[in-house]
Amino acid sequence: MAVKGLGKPDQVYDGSKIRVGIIHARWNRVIIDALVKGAIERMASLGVEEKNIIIETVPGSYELPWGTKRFVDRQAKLGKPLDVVIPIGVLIKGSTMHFEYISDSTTHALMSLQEKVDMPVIFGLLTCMTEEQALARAGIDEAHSMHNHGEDWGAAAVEMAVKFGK
Ligand SMILES: O=Nc1c(NC[C@H](O)[C@H](O)[C@H](O)CO)[nH]c(=O)[nH]c1=O
Repeated sequence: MAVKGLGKPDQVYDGSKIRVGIIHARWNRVIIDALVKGAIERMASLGVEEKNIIIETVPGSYELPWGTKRFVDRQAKLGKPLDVVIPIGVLIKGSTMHFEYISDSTTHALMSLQEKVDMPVIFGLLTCMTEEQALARAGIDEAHSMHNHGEDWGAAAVEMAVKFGK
């Protein structure tokens, strides 16, 4: 019996009226693109319209918190406020402590960002010890050993925006 992983949603949420921002880092781009694609496809399957998915990018995961804050503010200033935002980054452990410091600081910053932007900020940061782990969680490893985590993030975004929207 599978124990780990996301349980089934308590209902199917209608995403047809929400606006979603995806802001992604450009490090580890092949993995990023697969995660973004998975999130978009899952949201489309839940009724989110293509015109209501706005995409922005930042250089790396460390820039996600500040970039997300500015992205949300700017969409509001344009008169097209977002209902939820999905920052996406892929951190892969290297030979230094860089990975640990960025993973920890960015995670805390994204968590506390929710109160500042007053909307759900979905946690789309993959923190992997190896490239293989990251490929698997984006659903693009050779063995296709795991599903694409981007799909879970898309589903979480729709549920949080619909269930807890303003
Ligand atoms: O180092 N590895 C990574 C990384 N470093 C860059 C960092 O996020 C930032 O852009 C620069 O330090 C400039 O501020 N950014 C990632 O998204 N993934 C990594 O695996």
